[in-house]
Amino acid sequence: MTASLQLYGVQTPGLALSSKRLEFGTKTSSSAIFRTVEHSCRNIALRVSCEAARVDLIERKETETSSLSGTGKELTCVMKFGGSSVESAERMKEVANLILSFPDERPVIVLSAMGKTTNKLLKAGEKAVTCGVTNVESIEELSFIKELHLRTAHELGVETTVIAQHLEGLHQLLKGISMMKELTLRTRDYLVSFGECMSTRLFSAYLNKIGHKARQYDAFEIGFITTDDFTNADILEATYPAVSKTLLNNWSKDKAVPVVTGFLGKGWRSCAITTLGRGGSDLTATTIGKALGLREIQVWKDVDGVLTCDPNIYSGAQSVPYLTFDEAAELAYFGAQVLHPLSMRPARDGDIPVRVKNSYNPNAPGTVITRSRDMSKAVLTSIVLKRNVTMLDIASTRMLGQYGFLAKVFTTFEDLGISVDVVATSEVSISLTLDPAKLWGRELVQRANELDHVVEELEKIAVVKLLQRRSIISLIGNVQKSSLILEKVFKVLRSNGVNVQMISQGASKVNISLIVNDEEAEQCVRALHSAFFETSS
Ligand SMILES: Nc1ncnc2c1ncn2[C@@H]1O[C@H](COP(=O)(O)OP(=O)(O)O)[C@@H](O)[C@H]1O
Ligand SMILES: N[C@@H](CC(=O)OP(=O)(O)O)C(=O)O
Repeated sequence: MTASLQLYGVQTPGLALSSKRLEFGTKTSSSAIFRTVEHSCRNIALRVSCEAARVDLIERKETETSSLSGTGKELTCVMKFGGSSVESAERMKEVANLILSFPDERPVIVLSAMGKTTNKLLKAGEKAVTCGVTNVESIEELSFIKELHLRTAHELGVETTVIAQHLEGLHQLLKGISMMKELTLRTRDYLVSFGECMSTRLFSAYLNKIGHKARQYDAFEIGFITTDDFTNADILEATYPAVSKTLLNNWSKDKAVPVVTGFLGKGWRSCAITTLGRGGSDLTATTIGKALGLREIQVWKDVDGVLTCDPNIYSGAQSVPYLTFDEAAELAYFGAQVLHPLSMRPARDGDIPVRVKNSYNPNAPGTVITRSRDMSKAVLTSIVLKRNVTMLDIASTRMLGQYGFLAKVFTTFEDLGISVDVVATSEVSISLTLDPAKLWGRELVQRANELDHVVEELEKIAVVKLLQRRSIISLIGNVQKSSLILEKVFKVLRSNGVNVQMISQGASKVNISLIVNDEEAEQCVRALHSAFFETSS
């Protein structure tokens, strides 16, 4: 006896429906079904929602979405507010006023956890591992989180019942962690999810209280389907039609402003809560923008848009009015905290402009990110610093002309699952940096072992030098003017007595990367900023 599933999808939005029938034995495990479904549906946008041991396939009906348009009441944009924008009741009230000050917009709201709640939750989890069950009550961070959310409810004038269950659930979870004396990546994601679950409930209740009808949504319940890479999950294609269906269907029946948790998803295999990596609410926002085909995605921060450098390094950083998706993606990937590294992908795919604005200074124009911009006058756009990078100098032990050397080097990294950031090569030697986000996210011991292992493997074919505590300074801008940029860069660095250890010009044509010692990096950024943005020549 067999069970069969009919899959429906579209190759590209708007094109003809394609469908596929799959047959499984009734004893086939759910994970085997998921694997087959995933394989069969590559590049087919499908509504697949995963529940414990169940695959739910929902037929895509093109008419569903189109029947919602033309009413003049469609959702128009996404407005994402980060932790700094919703850190207190006062800030939430200001954000509500800000939303109401755009009466022509019908936004989907995406919120992060309040202020530094995510950090506090992680700290509480770490303390719970060692403190003993009877001491969980006195974890300082738990008291802080409880007090912050209860006070916020009181100050907003909403019932504390909207968050009571979550506060109790959090307490129980921390007790569980302390009993198990273990905090797995999966539990870590469940733990931090309390932040976004509570901020959205409070905010939505407040909007309703002031007469602006709103409805709270947990992203993991409305189709945010991700890989099972806990703490760093990636959004799967099936998310787009699923999220679109839920939000648009509900909106067509009831015009309540959707308030969605940022940062969270549901692992497609595990069905457990996942997170999209730190700062992941930006990615939630752009995913919703693409899923619903909205006019604009706004990400509201505590700075006047994307700046010419990290304001924590140099307070004179200026706001950048225009960026392309490629520039913004490169900037985020190379460490500018202001945007999540993957957040530009859905916006670029859907060709939806992203506006980065300041919720503390709404009148500032901010930064508009689009597919293209006038580059004729552009030289340097922004300077980004990534610290604590590991660099490897690898020289082949064979003679010049040895083919396959580079392939062997990269196979080693692939086999060990380590990603590489910046590369400079000759035929017999290669210098590269290792992605600190991937490497440093792991436990200290595991990290050291992995580095040893990399060196050990590479030493079979090369002489390897491991150089730690380096920084990548990425110059994002018009690489068509690279000679001009480099001339200025080397003049500045020479006058500051800094030796560049490696240089790489990305094929993306928007980024030149320089590797310097960690101790020299901030001073370099300040000197480069002064030369490029504060002097006329
Ligand atoms: N190039 C840059 N432009 C703007 N902000 C930057 C840049 N580099 C680092 N930052 C930092 O990013 C912060 C905003 O990002 P984030 O804290 O993730 O915002 P939110 O939590 O509001 O989404 C700023 O407060 C600033 O300190
Ligand atoms: N709260 C999560 C997700 C997020 O996006 O936050 P923020 O928008 O405040 O950077 C974090 O701190 O990582």
